[in-house]
Amino acid sequence: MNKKLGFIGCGQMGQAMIQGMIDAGLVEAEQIAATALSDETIDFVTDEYGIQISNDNKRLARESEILFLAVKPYVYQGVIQEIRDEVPEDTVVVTVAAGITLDAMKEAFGKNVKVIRSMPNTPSLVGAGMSVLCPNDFVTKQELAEVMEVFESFGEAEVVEEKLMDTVPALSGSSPAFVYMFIEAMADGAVNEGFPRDKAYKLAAQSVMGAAKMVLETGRHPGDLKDAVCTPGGTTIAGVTKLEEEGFRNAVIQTMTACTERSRQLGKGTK
Ligand SMILES: NC(=O)C1=CN([C@@H]2O[C@H](COP(=O)(O)OP(=O)(O)OC[C@H]3O[C@@H](n4cnc5c(N)ncnc54)[C@H](OP(=O)(O)O)[C@@H]3O)[C@@H](O)[C@H]2O)C=CC1
Ligand SMILES: O=C(O)[C@@H]1CCC=N1
Repeated sequence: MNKKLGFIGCGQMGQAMIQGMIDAGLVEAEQIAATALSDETIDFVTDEYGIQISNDNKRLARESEILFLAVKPYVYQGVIQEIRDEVPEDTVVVTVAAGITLDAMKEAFGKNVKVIRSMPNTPSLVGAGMSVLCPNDFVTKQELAEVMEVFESFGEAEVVEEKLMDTVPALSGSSPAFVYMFIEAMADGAVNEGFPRDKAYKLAAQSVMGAAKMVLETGRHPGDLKDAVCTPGGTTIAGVTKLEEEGFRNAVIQTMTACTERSRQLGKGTK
């Protein structure tokens, strides 16, 4: 990839993507530039990643061929007002934000701009990201393929219709946090039984990773894989019974709904 990539905003998500694409060898650090607000972030990112970083959004917008907006949703309006006259016609703008729609981008820019709405996740930092993209009508196949190449450098990437984008945080953008809670709770339970904490995290995390790989690589139904672990009268079915009693599945389903609804609210500008 020989494009100049720009990140307006370089916090948790921006840094995860940058580290992921540098580690993958997709780009050299010199091809990436970014902006942030604080000197603290600017100094940290300079030392940690060796990319160019400043607080000059206008210049970054002028000089980037693919421009990622990795700021919080409520910062979008202000940033777009600042950069809208600077973005070259053939630059592809990639939103990295829950809720921000393609229509909202058109309205904020006040003109037709090439936009791809994206929702990555922080495991991109270790090359295990899951990103979902949705282009507007002005993005060519070739441009979408180039942006896909960026996201695929640090994990898997899928394209979906925009009506599905508000559910993506629930499934992949936010869900790492839910899985961390699950791992932490498993470890707490094991520590309560006298297990050392560091080993508890390792056993829980490796098992979550292994189970995920089984779903992805065997193609078997998750329920079938679950059944294969349940020895009649054994330990697993005792645990499954307890999870059902405590409403585990329903808690997860309601979580997906709450997360989707929050994405829709963010899209309407609700703080
Ligand atoms: N965190 C996650 O797991 C995921 C986040 N996202 C999306 O990514 C976006 C960013 O989230 P996240 O990285 O977590 O947030 P962070 O707060 O970690 O990062 C936001 C960055 O934006 C910078 N910033 C704020 N205002 C401006 C401005 N006016 N001009 C330039 N830079 C600015 C901040 O600078 P400074 O550091 O100096 O404050 C910071 O570097 C959000 O829209 C979120 O929805 C999507 C998927 C997953
Ligand atoms: O919590 C959020 O709103 C962002 C979007 C997905 C993950 N973090």
